[in-house]
Formats: sequence, structure tokens, C-alpha cells
Amino acid sequence: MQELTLVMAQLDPLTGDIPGNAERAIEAVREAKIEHGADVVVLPELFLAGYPPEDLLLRESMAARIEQARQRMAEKTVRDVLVLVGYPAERDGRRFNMAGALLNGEWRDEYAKRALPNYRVFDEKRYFEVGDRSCVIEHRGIRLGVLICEDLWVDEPIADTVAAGAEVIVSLNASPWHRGKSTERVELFAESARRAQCPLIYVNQIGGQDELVFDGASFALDAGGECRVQALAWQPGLMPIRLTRNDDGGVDIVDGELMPLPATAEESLYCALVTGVRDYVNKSGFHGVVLGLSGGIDSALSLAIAVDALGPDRVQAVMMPYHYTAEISREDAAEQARTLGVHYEVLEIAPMVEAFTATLAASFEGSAADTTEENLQSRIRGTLLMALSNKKGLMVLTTGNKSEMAVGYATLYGDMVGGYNALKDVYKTWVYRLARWRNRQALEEGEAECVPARVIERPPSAELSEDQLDSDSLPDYDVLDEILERYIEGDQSQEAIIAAGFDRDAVEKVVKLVDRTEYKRRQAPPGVRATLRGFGRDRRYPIVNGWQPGD
Ligand SMILES: Nc1ncnc2c1ncn2[C@@H]1O[C@H](COP(=O)(O)OP(=O)(O)OC[C@H]2O[C@@H]([n+]3cccc(C(=O)O)c3)[C@H](O)[C@@H]2O)[C@@H](O)[C@H]1O
Ligand SMILES: Nc1ncnc2c1ncn2[C@@H]1O[C@H](COP(=O)(O)OP(=O)(O)OP(=O)(O)O)[C@@H](O)[C@H]1O
Ligand SMILES: NC(=O)CC[C@H](N)C(=O)O
Repeated sequence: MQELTLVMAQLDPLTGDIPGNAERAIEAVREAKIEHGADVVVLPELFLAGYPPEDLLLRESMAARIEQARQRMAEKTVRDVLVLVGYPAERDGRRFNMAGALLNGEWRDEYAKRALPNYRVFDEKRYFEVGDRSCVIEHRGIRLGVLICEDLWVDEPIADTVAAGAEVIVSLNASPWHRGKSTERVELFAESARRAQCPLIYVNQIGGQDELVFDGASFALDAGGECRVQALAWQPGLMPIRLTRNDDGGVDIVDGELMPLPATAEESLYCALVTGVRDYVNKSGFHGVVLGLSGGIDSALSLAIAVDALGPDRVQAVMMPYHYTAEISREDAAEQARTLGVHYEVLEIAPMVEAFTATLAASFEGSAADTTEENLQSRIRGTLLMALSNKKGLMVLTTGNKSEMAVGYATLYGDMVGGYNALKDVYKTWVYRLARWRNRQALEEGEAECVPARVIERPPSAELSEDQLDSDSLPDYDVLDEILERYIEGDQSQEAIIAAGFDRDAVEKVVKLVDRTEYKRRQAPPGVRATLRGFGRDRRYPIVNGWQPGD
């Protein structure tokens, strides 16, 4: 009987570490053979370079480094296993997004990706040329059709590959996650499998790369579009699939493990944020992170994410109170730090505010107090955090959420200092949802809530002046977030949002703030992309522009 074991290697490459990624691939194939008796091992798209390698692809030595890595794989990879792995390759002076087939020390075949995504965060046409043929590889009597990621999102490559004799579609992917992506994939590919009447195996990258997070969640669908094997999301690992020839001459996927996927949107998003922070910090080589803990919900949630990503020993929290800091803010910050077991210190900023104020007194004579004085407090806190970062090798975790980043409610060189931001693409209403979800998880595990109820229930305040509340100058967050979502994710015009029933003054104010503060977002630290329109490569507006809002 014709049958084989194919192992999906859902791995996390380090972008640019080509020799390291080759070793990761060699080790994964060895483990797949020993643990699962693999006949075929499939690794993700561009695995040897890591995805996306961006302009590293333009470095002169890239092609030579990839060839050395392929050579190393040919020498060191265990025998009797067909390996499908992605890498960038130059052939006849043209660069392709390639999948190579290695067996018993020889590279047997190559497939160049045909559909190059060039929208949202993708710009593959900047780097690659389009492949011009399908690729079917027969192994142990079963014909595997090789495709790469975007190839699956358009019709032609699948149809061509089946027409060329493929009995099973095997796709190498680097498909970044955003809210709702998993459902989108499953629905699309179930339909593709049914249309092609052929099983479909989908192997995805895992881990964080700058702003992008890859969820993995690799799977195998049968010819009817049913999921027969499902790997975990947000965890690396090897997942075996058994393929056998059936009595009708087709190929079946023998039922394998169906690992559970995150049960709620909150769980998916939280895992994405933890993955993004963990990989950014670890892959950049930091000992850990330091963050300002204000007693407010954004820093409380950021702290919980940091602890889940790195462990409490690698996280330091600093409360930096001033005259406007409420007593309950001090108490709540201390309680969070105690609950999560992180190093905690209190640094009073009054002496520094006084010193700055005294130095500026003559220059400011005759001017009323305004946001200048508020921003000074924020900048002093930022300076202290950066000093701790420099001295201790800890990266500053920035805490501003998407609602604030959208309207520019953050101080340049103040609370915007830092290396990475978990909440950059998380609206304030989602910050609340995540905090409640994380608390429920803690309670289910018999632990204390990591965001105290009082922090969730208090009206949000920047505490930069007397009795200040966020709602003094902004619509309530549920209204603000809906306006922002329509304007940013939905690309709706100001007038369309007003026509949908929102207050004209509120919409005009919000749109004006968003448009006016592009300069801040361009100077903001990177952070996890969690929506279809993160404030990174997904949304590119000119800073200097004369566009008038309206239709
Ligand atoms: N187009 C442009 N291109 C480049 N730079 C530009 C610019 N326009 C202004 N600037 C510069 O930016 C400065 C203004 O920005 P910045 O100094 O940040 O200050 P600004 O935006 O005026 O004030 C900070 C705002 O954030 C709020 N805030 C601060 C801290 C925390 C929170 C919170 O809710 O968590 C809220 C605060 O209430 C206030 O509304 C200008 O003085 C100028 O130097
Ligand atoms: N007293 C403080 N001690 C330490 N850090 C502070 C303090 N005040 C502000 N910060 C830092 O600046 C960030 C912005 O805080 P701010 O209180 O102005 O607004 P926020 O967006 O409501 O954030 P949070 O919900 O965390 O309070 C905080 O998340 C925190 O990292
Ligand atoms: N690497 C790719 O080709 C990714 C594009 C694809 N549409 C995705 O997001 O999954």
C-alpha cells in the first residue's frame, strides 16, 4: 500500500540568521524522523532567511549565504526524508521566493512562488520575480504539489498544480496573524480543497518578527474540506500527518491529532501580544523589560503581558508618583507588582519637576501653565525609564494603546519612549476586554487577579493635572473606538461616519486629531500588529499634507 508520514514543522526562524535557521531545519528533520518516522518534512516559506527578510534580500552576500546553508543542509540532513523548505534564491540573475526539495543529500527540484502579495504589510514585488511553472514531486508513490502562501489565495496556482498531476497540495506559508485571520484562512482553504478535490496541507511559521506575529496553527484538510489534523496556535512544534492511497485511487488523510485552538477572540489576541513581546525582547538579546506602572489599566495589562512573555524575574516595574498621583494609584501599582512577583520600585519625580520648572521660570515668565507642564512630568518619567534601561540592559516597554496613538494622546519623548509596545494596535475597549479575560484565567487557576478590579472600574486619567479625566477632552472610549475603527480600519470618510449616526462635533474632532498626529506615530516605537490596519506598514499617510477631511 502506498502511504507516507508527512511532518509539518511549525518553526520560528530568526530573520537573517541563515546558518542558524539551517541548523534549526536540520535538527527538526532529525527529530521528525526519530519521533514520528517522517518520510516528508515541510518547513515554512522563506524559512532559511526568516519572513519577511525585507531589504536583507538586497545584500550582495544573501545569495551566497543561502547557497552555503543549502549545502550544509544537503550534507547534514538525515537520509530517507524528503524535505521541503523555503528560501530566497537567485537563478540566472533573477530572485525568486523559492521552495526546494532535498532528498538524500541532493536538491532534487525547486518551485518559485507565482502569486506575490503586494498589499498591506506585504511588498514581495519589490524583491521577487514571478515563477512560471507548477511543481509536483512524487515520493513513495504519492504526488505532492508544492505551493507557497499567497499562491493559495488566488485560483490559478492550485488549479494548475492539480492539472499537473498533484494528488495532495502542500503549502509552505508565512502568514501573519491579525484579529479574525484564522477563520478567514479555514473558510477560504476548505473551499479550495473542495474545489480542487484534493487534500491540502498548510504549514505556517510561528513567532514574532518586529511588528508581525505568526500564529502557526498549521493544519491538514481532506478533499471535502474537513480538518483532519490541527497543530496548536502560538507554539512551535512538529505535527505528523499520515497519508494513504485509498481504494478509489485517491489519497486520504488518516485522522490525526486535532489540537484545540484559542477558544475566544480575547485569548487569541492575548497570545499574539505575548508572542510579539517575547520574541522581540528575546531575539533582540535584552535581559528583560522595565515599564512605568501608573496604577492605570494600560500599564497594568502591559505588565501582565510582559510577565507572561518573559517570567517575573525579567520584568521590572517603576511607580513614579507626583502631586497628581492618587493614593489608590500607588496602592494598586504596588498590589499588581506583588501579585505578579516582579521587581518594583518607587521613584518620586517632584525634585526633578521642581528643578526643570526653576530652570525654565525666566523663559516662561508671563505664560500660563498648559500641557507644557504636563508633558514635563511625562518626559521626566521617560528619562528615568531610559536611564534604568541603559544601566540594566532592560528594554523599556511602552504602554500607549491604539486609541491614544490614533488621536496623539501621548507625549513625544515622554510616555512614548521605549523599544516596543504590546498595545500599539489594541483599542482601549479591547484593553478592558483583555484585562477581564486575563483576570478570569487567573481565577480559574486559583491565582489572584493580576489587574485589580479597582483599576478596571476607575475612570481613566493621565493624572497630569488636578482631577483630570480622559473623558474631559475625548468622547467615551466605546464611542471613540467605534469612530476610530470606522475611520482607520474601514477607511470611511468623516461625512460617512456622521451619516451613520455619530455626533458631528465628536467625529470632526477625532478625525482632526488622527490626521494631525501622524508625526507622532512615525516617531512611536514598533508594536504588535493585531488588526488589518496597524500603525505600521499597513497605514501609510504623508506627514506633511493639505488634505481636508469631508467625503
Ligand atoms: N507636524 C509636526 N511635525 C513634527 N513635530 C511636530 C508637529 N506638530 C507638532 N510637533 C511637535 O510636537 C510637539 C507637541 O507634541 P508633544 O510634546 O507630545 O505634546 P502635545 O501633543 O501638545 O501634548 C501631549 C498630549 O498628550 C496627552 N497625554 C500625554 C501623556 C499621557 C496621556 C494619556 O492619556 O495617557 C495623554 C496630553 O494631555 C496632551 O494632550 C510640539 O511642541 C512640536 O515640537
Ligand atoms: N505615576 C506614574 N508612575 C509610573 N509610570 C507612569 C506614571 N504615570 C504615567 N506613567 C507611565 O506613562 C504611561 C501613560 O500614562 P498615563 O497615566 O498618562 O495614561 P494612560 O494611557 O491612562 O495609561 P495607564 O492606563 O497605564 O495609566 C503609563 O502607562 C505609564 O507607563
Ligand atoms: N507570505 C504570503 O504570501 C502571505 C500572504 C497571504 N495572503 C497571507 O496573509 O496569509
